[in-house]
Amino acid sequence: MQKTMAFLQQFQQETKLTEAWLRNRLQQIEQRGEFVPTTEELVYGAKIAWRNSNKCIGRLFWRSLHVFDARAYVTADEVFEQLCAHIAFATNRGKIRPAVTIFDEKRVRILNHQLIRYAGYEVGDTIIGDPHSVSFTKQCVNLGWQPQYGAFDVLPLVIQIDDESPKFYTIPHELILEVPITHPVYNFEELALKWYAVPMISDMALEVGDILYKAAPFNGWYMGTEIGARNFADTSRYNMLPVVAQLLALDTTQQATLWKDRALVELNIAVLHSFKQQGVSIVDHHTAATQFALFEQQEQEQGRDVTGNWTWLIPPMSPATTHVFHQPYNNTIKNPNFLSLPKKTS
Ligand code: HEM
Ligand SMILES: N=C(Nc1cccc(CNC[C@@H]2CCCN2)c1)c1cccs1
Repeated sequence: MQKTMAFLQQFQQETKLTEAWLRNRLQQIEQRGEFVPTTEELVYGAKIAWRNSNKCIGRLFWRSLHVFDARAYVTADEVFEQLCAHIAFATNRGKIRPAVTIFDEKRVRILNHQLIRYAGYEVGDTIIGDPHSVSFTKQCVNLGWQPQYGAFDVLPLVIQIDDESPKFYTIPHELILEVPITHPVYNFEELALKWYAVPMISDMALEVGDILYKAAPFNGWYMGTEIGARNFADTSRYNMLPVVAQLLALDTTQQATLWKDRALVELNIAVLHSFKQQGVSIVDHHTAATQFALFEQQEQEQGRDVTGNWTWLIPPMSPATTHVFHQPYNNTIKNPNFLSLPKKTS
C-alpha cells in the first residue's frame, strides 16, 4: 500500500493537483479495498516508468509515449486484436511511434519475449534462425504451430488467460514491416539478411504503485548497434562477422588485423543505411548518447536525480566514444518502473 501512497503523492505533485484531491483519492482506495488506477493515473505511471528505466538510453522522449489502456479486454481473441492494433499503430509505415498497451494484471499473460521475433530451430548440430528463440519455438510447436525451418520465420503470438492453456495466433503478414540489409558500397545482398522494424518487448512487467502489470508490451525504435553489434554479430546469435569479413576479403588469419572490428563497423553501417533507405526509424549510438545527455540535463533542470545502469547504457560498439562511458550512474530503482519477470522454468 505504501508504494501506492508514494505513487499518488508523486502524481498529485507532478500534475499540480491539490492536497484535498490526494486525501479524497486515498479515502476512495480505503473504501474500495484496492487501488484501481484511473486511465489518467495509468498513463502518467507508464511515462514515469519509462523515465525511471535505468538501462534505457532512449529516455529523452518519455513524455511522448502513447499509452493504451486495454484492461477491459480479457479474452485471448480480444487481446490478440489489441496486440495487432498496437503493432499497426507503432509501425506507422516506418515512422515508429513509441507506445505501451496495458492489460488486466490478474488475467492476461503474453508468453513472447517480443511481439515480433524470429524462430530458432535445432537441426542436428546446427541451428537455423535465432538461437535465442529455440526454446520458445519448441513451446510454440508443442501448441500446434507449424515450424517452417527458415532463418527469419516470425513467431506466433502466444496468449494465456487465467489458467487456460496458452493459445497461439499468427500475426497477419501485412502488419510485419521488415528491412532487407544492404550496404552503400559492399554487396550485402549476398548475405540475404533482414531484420524486423519494430522492437516490442512483451516479457517485462510495468509496476505502478503496488500493482504489477505482467502484460504491458512496449515499443520504441531500434538503436542500430542492437541489430548490427549484437543480434547479427554475437556468436550465440546470427554470428555474421566471419561471413562479413569474407565478403570484404579481410585477412582473418590473425586477430591483430582487427578484422572483427572492421566487419563490425561495416555491418553497423549497413543496418543504419538500410533502415534509413526504407524510411524506418532508427538511431545510431552516437546520436542516441547525445539525446541521452539532453535527457540528463533536462532532468537536472527539473530537480530530479537521473538514475542509470552504466553497464547497459554504454553501447556495445565504441562505448568510449560516448560521454556515458566516462561518468558513473546512480542505479537506484525508482517506482513506477519496468521490471524483468523471473523466467518461468517450465
Ligand atoms: C524510442 C526509442 C528507444 C530507444 C532507441 C531505446 C533504446 C534502448 C536500448 C538500446 C536498450 C538496451 C537494450 C539491450 O541492450 O538489450 C533499452 C533498454 C530499455 N528500454 Fe529503451 N529505448 C527506446 C524506447 C523505450 C520505451 C518507449 C520504453 C518503455 C516505455 C523503454 C524501456 C526500456 C527498458 C525497460 C529497458 C531495459 C530492458 C531490460 O531490462 O531488459 N525504452 N532501450
Ligand atoms: N530499442 C529497444 N531495445 C530494447 C529495449 C529493451 C529490451 C530489449 C531486449 N533486451 C534483451 C536483449 C537480448 C539480450 C541482450 N539484449 C531491447 C526497445 C524495445 C522496446 C522499446 S525500445
